[in-house]
Amino acid sequence: MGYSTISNDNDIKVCVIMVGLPARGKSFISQKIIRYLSWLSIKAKCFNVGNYRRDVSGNVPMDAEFFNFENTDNFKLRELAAQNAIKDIVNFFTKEDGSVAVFDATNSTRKRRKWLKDICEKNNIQPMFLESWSNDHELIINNAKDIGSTSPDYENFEPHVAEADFLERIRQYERFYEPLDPQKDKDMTFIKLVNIIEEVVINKIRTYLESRIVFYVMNIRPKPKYIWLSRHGESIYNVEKKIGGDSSLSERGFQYAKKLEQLVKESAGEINLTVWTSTLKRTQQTANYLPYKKLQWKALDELDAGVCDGMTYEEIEKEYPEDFKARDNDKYEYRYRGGESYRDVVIRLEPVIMELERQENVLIITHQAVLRCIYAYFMNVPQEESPWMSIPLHTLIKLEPRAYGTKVTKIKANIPAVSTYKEKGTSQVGELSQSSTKLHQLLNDSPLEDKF
Ligand SMILES: O=P(O)(O)OC[C@H]1O[C@@](CO)(OP(=O)(O)O)[C@@H](O)[C@@H]1O
Repeated sequence: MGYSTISNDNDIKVCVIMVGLPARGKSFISQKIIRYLSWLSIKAKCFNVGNYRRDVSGNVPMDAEFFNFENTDNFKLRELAAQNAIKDIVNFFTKEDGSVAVFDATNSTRKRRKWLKDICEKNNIQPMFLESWSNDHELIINNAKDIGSTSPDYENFEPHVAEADFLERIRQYERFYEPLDPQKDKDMTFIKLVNIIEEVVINKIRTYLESRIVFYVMNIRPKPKYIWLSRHGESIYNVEKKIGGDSSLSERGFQYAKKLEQLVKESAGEINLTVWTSTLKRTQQTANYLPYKKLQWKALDELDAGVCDGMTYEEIEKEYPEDFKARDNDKYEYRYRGGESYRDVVIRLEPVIMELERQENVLIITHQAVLRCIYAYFMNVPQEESPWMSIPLHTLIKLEPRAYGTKVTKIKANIPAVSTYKEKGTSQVGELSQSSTKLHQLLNDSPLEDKF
């Protein structure tokens, strides 16, 4: 059985059923919910009915006429796609022990929603409707442009033809669309977002899991933004191969701190950003020369190594051989005696992530383990891999969260620093061996540009 960090009730199964006209950001919200829950160890999966529709429709063209509700043949194909998706969702809950599924489709009529609600309830799944309602013309046009140029429906279309056809598709849906209505749908569990943040209507949210999803969704901001991540400059403990502690920067660490403003400006230009640090000396010293507003978070402090704090990995292997092995075997779950595990760090980082979702343009200066956890959230890195990622010192990482993934750019300061990376099965810190996974190498050596 999987651990659950946000709900003690492992039997609760929630199907989030998206509602909304095309180009209202439903897939964006769906993907984010899945990424967030997976990061918190909740087994969650998105079922996009568009993919099922393309599967069942063979060679039928996916132009706006396909979405004409009065074209009965095509309507039947669309119904079949929805049936296949909900079948897979039921299997996900009954056979794969899933906890949250997202049914990503327009689900634009009351009849369709009632049909889905009945199937869910028959299978002991809680249906929770999530409507993204918008009349923000600019946002809709931008989304339509994006979909016109990226959707498999428009593979062989000129972008402007695709965009025009997609706008016509929206019109087809508008003719029959029935928004969620607090009166007419008063028996349904739902959350309705009006222009994402302008107004939120919540109805009959009952369980803890549902309320966490609601809370998360309410913090999503659709505006484009950047997040910069950096470890602190090289510390005296890093040079001495000691973990934890609260040591100062080394001389090279201070050089990095002094160069950081230039690196940030090269990457960000003259924008106004906020710097978040931990409460430990090495991150404060790294932020010291930056001309931005600064904020300290206790939650950004390094993973607490408990009784091993201040020791080298070699000393830990000698003094606590069983613990050393246990950590190598399951680095995510292993909790240092009197200290923390990676899982513990993820839990304490949740408010940081929530605030990051709300903010624009933040630079976070923190520690190796904490940075791995934050990076894993944005890049959807699985738990088995995230504690083993190599995040080198003296490197600024720029994240650009986008609709379907996060773009990463790595900016090296070209100031030498020790490697603090310890590979599985050894107590040495240093360079990565050939046997390291692709992911470690990706983060250590290759440019991170354009990794989605
Ligand atoms: O989980 P592992 O790989 O041990 O990495 C975490 C360690 O990284 C270190 C460096 O070895 O971070 P930091 O440089 O921020 O001090 C240790 O303090 C910390 O215990």
